[in-house]
Amino acid sequence: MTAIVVKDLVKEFRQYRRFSGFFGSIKSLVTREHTVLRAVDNVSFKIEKGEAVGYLGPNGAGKSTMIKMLTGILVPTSGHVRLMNTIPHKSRRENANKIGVVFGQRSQLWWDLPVMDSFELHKYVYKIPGSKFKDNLNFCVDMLRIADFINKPVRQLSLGQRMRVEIAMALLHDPEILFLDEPTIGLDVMAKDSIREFLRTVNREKKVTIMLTTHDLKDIEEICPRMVIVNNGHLVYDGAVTNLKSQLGNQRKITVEFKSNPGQINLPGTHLVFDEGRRKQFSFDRGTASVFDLLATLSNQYTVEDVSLEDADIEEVIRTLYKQLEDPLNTANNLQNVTKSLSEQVAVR
Ligand SMILES: Nc1ncnc2c1ncn2[C@@H]1O[C@H](COP(=O)(O)OP(=O)(O)OP(=O)(O)O)[C@@H](O)[C@H]1O
Repeated sequence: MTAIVVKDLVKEFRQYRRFSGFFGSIKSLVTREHTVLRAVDNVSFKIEKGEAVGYLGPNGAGKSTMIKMLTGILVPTSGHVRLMNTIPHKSRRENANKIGVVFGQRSQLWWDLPVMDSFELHKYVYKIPGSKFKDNLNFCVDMLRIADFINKPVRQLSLGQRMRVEIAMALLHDPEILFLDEPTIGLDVMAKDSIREFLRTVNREKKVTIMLTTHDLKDIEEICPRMVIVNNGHLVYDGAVTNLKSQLGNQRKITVEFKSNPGQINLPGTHLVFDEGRRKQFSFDRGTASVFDLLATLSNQYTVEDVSLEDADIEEVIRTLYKQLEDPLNTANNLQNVTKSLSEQVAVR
């Protein structure tokens, strides 16, 4: 079943020109000169129920605007958006029952009240039956380990504690889709890990569809097998994280541990990354060398004790993509490549 359908979606904002100085402020009010900015430009995608999708793009690409249209906060300029058969901005109450929303930079909790009071209010507003509320609360309290501070006022919580509580609250009414805008922003490594693990469990066990925006690519790698990438409002990639890695991440690294230090080695088709005597690392291009040939060459001449292979990491791949997107000469080419992959993905679905 399809959870989210977005078709030819457009959101335009009017940006008013502001003149400086006192007379300038008056002129700004009177003339109302404006330009129109397309924050979301003809975007289409579908997300199936139970999927976990990362929505990615450089600053100002239109990610938050998309999430706001999906959650019914903003009305699209044109195009279609449907969430489990409702139109978010037209049926806001019905839509609210189906979705949970977490904004990393904004709290939905009552600042001066104990956390539990915010949860009780949520129960009242969403008319959550007692037994369902209890089950969901117990699940979140156990999995997110929030028991120790559930009776503290929100303002006394650390950022990591608050985020765990925000996520718990978003799930109390059993939403079918969970939207998260930068859920791990500003958190330490341990807090990020526990939130990622929890989201994976919610997606796997409760089959909650997840769509998240993030600048932390580890969030994507650990939670979302699929990513949608936007740039300047346009969709530039929709597909598996692994596909993008194999399209753009051509560089691989091979680390070899020899029985004894073989000295300097000339391995055709590779570059030496580091040389620690017995342990050396080489990088090579998928297209110019094969792992088997490299290993055969090495083991013919030396005694190899251990070998490990690394693909390009996701940070590197996204950096490459963003650089290509910034380059006007490259953009047309790149868009063709990535949208070709998009068409393949759509054809598969
Ligand atoms: N209410 C608004 N009025 C006018 N312009 C807006 C409004 N909201 C967003 N924009 C503009 O729309 C574009 C997309 O903004 P959006 O917040 O969706 O980007 P984003 O991808 O979420 O960025 P970031 O990663 O920096 O959070 C930006 O150029 C922004 O200035």
